[in-house]
Amino acid sequence: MPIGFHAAAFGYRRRSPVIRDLTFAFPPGRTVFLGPNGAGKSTVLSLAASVLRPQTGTVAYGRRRTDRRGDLAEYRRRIAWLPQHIESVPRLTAREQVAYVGWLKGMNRRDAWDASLGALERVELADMADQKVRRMSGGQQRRVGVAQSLVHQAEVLLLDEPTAGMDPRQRRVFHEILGGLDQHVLLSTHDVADLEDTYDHVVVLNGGVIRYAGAVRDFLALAPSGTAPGRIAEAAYYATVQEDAACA
Ligand SMILES: Nc1ncnc2c1ncn2[C@@H]1O[C@H](COP(=O)(O)OP(=O)(O)OP(=O)(O)O)[C@@H](O)[C@H]1O
Repeated sequence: MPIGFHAAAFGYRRRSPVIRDLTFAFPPGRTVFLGPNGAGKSTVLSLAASVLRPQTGTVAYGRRRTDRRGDLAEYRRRIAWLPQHIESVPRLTAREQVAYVGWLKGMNRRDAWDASLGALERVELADMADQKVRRMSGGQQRRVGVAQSLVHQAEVLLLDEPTAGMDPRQRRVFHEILGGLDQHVLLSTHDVADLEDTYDHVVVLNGGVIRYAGAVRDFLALAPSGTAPGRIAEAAYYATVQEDAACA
């Protein structure tokens, strides 16, 4: 990528920081971001998206820092962000909402409008382009969110649980989209199936601290020997998280 955190600290409330002193460069390529509920994944992704600013320390993409006002527009043009909870703009159709995000990210209106249909086609929602987002199901809204993150050709995609609520077919479509992307991707999920086919790197966060960062193959090797083939990723994940429990 890399989006780099340097000595970054952030908490929603004083005296309860979510991250305390995070120095870490997310790797280039496709990275899956794992960790238990409340680990701080969404917070870290929001900081990386510049939606939140660190209270101390910095978050940067190349030379551009989220704490410098002059850098923000360019930073945001290069980075796409799918939050965990999508805000639908009242009364907008799927196509209007996707085009609106393209425009917010610096595209001209015509290009954003043209690109919006292609982005909706990729998530198999072209036939619902004229429907109001508010009236769509949770999984359909999630797919509109994925289309929003694809519309403006960002260099980095930050995706917070993009497949939550998607049915199995749409999860497969999403994984095909992911496989065809040439952008850097940082994606949080609780779904550890197909890690080897989909991602280059694994990062595990717990208690606001990076507990593991490495190649998918090295991560999977953390599973105890004798683990059933279908449970290797899960066992590797527990190995990283249980070490935390042992250290606590
Ligand atoms: N808006 C908020 N106001 C106050 N505290 C918050 C807020 N959002 C998150 N937190 C707290 O920050 C901590 C980290 O939450 P975060 O959502 O980043 O975790 P997560 O790893 O993304 O969890 P999950 O897997 O459940 O989505 C949790 O203790 C949570 O309660």
